[in-house]
Amino acid sequence: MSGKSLLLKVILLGDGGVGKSSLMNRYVTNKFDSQAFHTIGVEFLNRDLEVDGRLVTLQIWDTAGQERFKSLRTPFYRGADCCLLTFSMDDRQSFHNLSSWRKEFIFYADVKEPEHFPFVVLGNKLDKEEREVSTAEAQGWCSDNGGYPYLETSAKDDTNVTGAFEEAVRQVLAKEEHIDHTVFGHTVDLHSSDHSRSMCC
Ligand SMILES: Nc1nc2c(ncn2[C@@H]2O[C@H](COP(=O)(O)OP(=O)(O)OP(=O)(O)O)[C@@H](O)[C@H]2O)c(=O)[nH]1
Ligand SMILES: [Mg+2]
Repeated sequence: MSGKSLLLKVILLGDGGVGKSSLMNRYVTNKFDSQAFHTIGVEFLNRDLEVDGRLVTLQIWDTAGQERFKSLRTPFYRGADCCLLTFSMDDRQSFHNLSSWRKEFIFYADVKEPEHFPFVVLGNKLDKEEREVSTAEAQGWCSDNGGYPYLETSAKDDTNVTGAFEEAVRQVLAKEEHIDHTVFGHTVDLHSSDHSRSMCC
């Protein structure tokens, strides 16, 4: 295992209520809140992990999906290494809106080569009985739009949550050179007592 830690920024996008904050909180704090409040602006949490022998510090940016918060979230898209496009399986509209989220990200992050940018698609709330989007349909959208990996998750049951964030890291490692992101040793303190930040313009 390399002693150098790679700092990667991943961003969660998707309609309000699909479970972006719940996925981040499940992954970083292993907690789930069935009465979660809508996010206002953006928040981020860090977690260290090891993927294929590489030590990575994942900086997860969670955004507010509601339309009225668009101007608060878009300034934080720049510099993202991976974008997790999230929908909820019990909400067909949130699946249809994936194209708009992708477009919004590409525009505000100023992605130069969208066809090479690592997107990962997450269908969340796998635990729910009622389902409005089939696996085949979601996989079809992913292959038609750039061959994105697709994972079905449940923040509630902790299904595939770790796998989703690890897949994001794998996509970045596969597609990019990382020299600029390398943090030597542990001189940058990403683990201060309050390792989360909330931001709002
Ligand atoms: N059953 C179930 N409920 C979930 C799951 N993930 C999130 N929820 C619930 O769905 C609601 C919305 O979750 P959030 O994580 O706040 O959604 P969000 O995408 O962050 O929403 P915004 O902050 O408004 O963009 C909350 O009541 C969560 O408890 C899941 O995997 N299964
Ligand atoms: Mg939220």
